[in-house]
Amino acid sequence: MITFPCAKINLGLNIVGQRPNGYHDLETVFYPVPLCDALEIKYMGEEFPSEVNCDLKVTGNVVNCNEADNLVIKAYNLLAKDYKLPRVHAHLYKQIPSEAGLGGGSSDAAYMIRLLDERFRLNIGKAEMERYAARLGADCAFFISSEPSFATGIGDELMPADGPKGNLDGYHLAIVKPNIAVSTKEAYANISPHKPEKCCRDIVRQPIETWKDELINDFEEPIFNRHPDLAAIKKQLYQLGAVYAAMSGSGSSLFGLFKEEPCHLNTAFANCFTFTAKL
Ligand SMILES: C[C@@](CO)(OP(=O)(O)O)[C@H](O)COP(=O)(O)OP(=O)(O)OC[C@H]1O[C@@H](n2ccc(N)nc2=O)[C@H](O)[C@@H]1O
Ligand SMILES: Nc1ncnc2c1ncn2[C@@H]1O[C@H](COP(=O)(O)OP(=O)(O)O)[C@@H](O)[C@H]1O
Repeated sequence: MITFPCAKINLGLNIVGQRPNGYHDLETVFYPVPLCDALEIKYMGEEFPSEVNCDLKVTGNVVNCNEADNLVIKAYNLLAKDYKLPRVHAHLYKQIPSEAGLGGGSSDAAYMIRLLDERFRLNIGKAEMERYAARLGADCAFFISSEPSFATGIGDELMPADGPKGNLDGYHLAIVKPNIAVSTKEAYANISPHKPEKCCRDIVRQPIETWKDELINDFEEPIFNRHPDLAAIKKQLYQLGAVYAAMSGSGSSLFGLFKEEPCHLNTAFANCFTFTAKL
């Protein structure tokens, strides 16, 4: 059985507080985008000599961690504590760039939970799957439904975000990921939490033309200061005609929303990964 874990972008991201354990409370609108990995599971025969009950083959982009640390394996092992799961081979075809603020690893984890639930008829239920997912990463729960969501807490408390769906239908999305790595942990360490004047959930209900002046990703300022090339890409997206452009999550990818399909992205952003799709 095969599934296609999607990426996300953040429409606004405000870091509003910090917890005693160091984690941050945030407000953001997660929006699913059609840039996907592929994840397949197959039965592992009884005769197959394996020390583990789930092994993983990764093709496509390189994922910079051991098999045991891959979130696909962690998702299997988490469910295996509570459910009797058959042994499986997993195959991940990686297309979503890593350390991009696109949530690729989190999505793989959540889609593995969904895949195991469906394939082996575990009947876990959406709310419980979201709880399992949140144990693997702060923004994993969103990918259980992958519906536009307003997220609070550490990114794990979700409500449907009605605004952007209608607003963005028919717009063209461009994602640009330069060869710059930003660690999420480090990104959070450079933030002073504060409440925004206006909540991103309300701003995304307004016409998209107003987003440029009002919708903020709090990570941009400190990260742009250290990586001016990222600020330059955002500026270039506006020069190419974006109605709204921003960094996604803790970076390092930038995205633009366009009324018309943007042309010549590969030339404009040579040496970067680029992706376009009509929403
Ligand atoms: C910043 C966001 C915004 O959507 O996305 P990405 O840029 O990673 O895609 C998320 O909050 C990323 O969530 P996620 O990627 O699941 O983070 P985790 O792996 O759980 O945490 C990595 C590290 O980030 C910090 N962290 C994470 C989430 C949070 N609400 N507060 C934090 O302080 C912690 O130091 C943690 O050890
Ligand atoms: N299936 C996976 N895909 C990508 N990264 C993974 C995966 N499993 C574990 N990781 C680890 O998680 C780290 C961050 O995940 P990633 O999805 O790239 O972050 P981001 O949400 O910032 O884009 C990676 O650098 C990698 O070490």
